[in-house]
Amino acid sequence: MNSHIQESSRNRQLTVDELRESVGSGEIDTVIVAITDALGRLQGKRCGARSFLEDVLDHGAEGCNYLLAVDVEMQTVDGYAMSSWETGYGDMVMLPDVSTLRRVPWLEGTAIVQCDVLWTDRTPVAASPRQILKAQIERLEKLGYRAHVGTELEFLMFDDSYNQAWQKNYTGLAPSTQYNVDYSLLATARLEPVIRSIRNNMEAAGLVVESSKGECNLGQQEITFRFDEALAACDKHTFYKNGAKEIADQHGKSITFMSKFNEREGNSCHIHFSLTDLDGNPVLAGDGEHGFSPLMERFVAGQLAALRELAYFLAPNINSYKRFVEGSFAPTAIAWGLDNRSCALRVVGHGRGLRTENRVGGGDVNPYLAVAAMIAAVIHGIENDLQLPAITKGNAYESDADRLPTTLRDARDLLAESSIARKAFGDDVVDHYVHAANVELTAYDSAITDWERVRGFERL
Ligand SMILES: NC(=O)CC[C@H](N)C(=O)O
Repeated sequence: MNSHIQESSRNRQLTVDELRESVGSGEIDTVIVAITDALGRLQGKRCGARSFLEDVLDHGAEGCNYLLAVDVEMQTVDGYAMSSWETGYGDMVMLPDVSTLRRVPWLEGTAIVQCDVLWTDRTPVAASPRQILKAQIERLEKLGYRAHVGTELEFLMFDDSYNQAWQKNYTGLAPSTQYNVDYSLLATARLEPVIRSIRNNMEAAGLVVESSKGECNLGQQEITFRFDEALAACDKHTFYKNGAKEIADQHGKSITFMSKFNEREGNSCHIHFSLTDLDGNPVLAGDGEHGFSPLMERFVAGQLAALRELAYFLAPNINSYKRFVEGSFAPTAIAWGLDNRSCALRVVGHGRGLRTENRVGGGDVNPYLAVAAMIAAVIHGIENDLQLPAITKGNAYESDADRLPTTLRDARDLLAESSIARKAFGDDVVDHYVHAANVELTAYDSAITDWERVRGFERL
């Protein structure tokens, strides 16, 4: 059943031959060549379809190497080894991975392909999130396992357009629903023109939509897709996230995936994670306690053991840490439990479906980096034969388990000193992302916020 659905999903994608045909008939005239940047954004360019087929498909397209070394404002940033004024901000190659070729149904005449990021001599650019994930997948495959992932993004929807929201400085926006809409069919029916359009456009692009549902915050929604192999799941995540914003924009609405927009519930990106052997056979279920195999024990143990050190990759922004509030369904404790939503790691399913749900990531997560970190953690658990920590039954918010870091600064320090990260990713990758954290911290430290004005303007 699963493989049947995955097959039909692939069939709805585009093969190169189908692209050629569609370009020949004039149905497609534009191919977007996209990479995922350090912040998890799809970036790239639009190619004329003929030029894509004749040149870019095999040779790649060039993009400035600052694409992996800018901040959210696209500012050139000093201090990155891979990209600087000293080295002249030269090019990288965005090389299409044709397994990601698909139509962009909400844009006329347009297809998209996601790319690996290589240097002009075709060696991988170490800091490229897709290359980082591929390296961890390769390490895991050497141990005989394949990673399967499902990411679940939440977002808030507003009746203001993105342009209006920008002009209002993101204050006084009108949420698209007015009360807690968790599982509400009535209130979410109001959002269906946009949500259905997102679901159907994603389905037409080859993703398999599982469901959409209301969530707790005003205008909050979650659309989920069928799990996939790790790399494909992350490709689809970035395609969907970018696409959902574009479709909302076409409807005059805005949506945000930021971790914590206001003091109500944040936007999570729960990441479901399981392993099979290289033939697709399940390896996590077994005869042990809780129906676990010995590997499942190491799988859980490794993820918990590395969670503090690698938290940056699940929570990469200042705002990510505002989500970790007790009793908010976002985790604070580095604990695991069976179907226990108060833990960072919730074990769900059984038999073939046995998996962990990592609840740490927010909607701002870069999925390639998060999943790469989760795979590195599992490898750490396997290689060091880690023992399963005690299960948490009951409220993990009140347990004495270790806590997640509560600030980006702490997570940055933990990453910088992480032997697990340096062994798994290499110093160049760790140093790159520690620097990215520093850039964000410096920008934040020099900003004067609304909160300070309200506290201080008159009363202090
Ligand atoms: N569905 C849920 O469990 C809610 C998750 C919650 N919105 C969070 O930010 O973590």
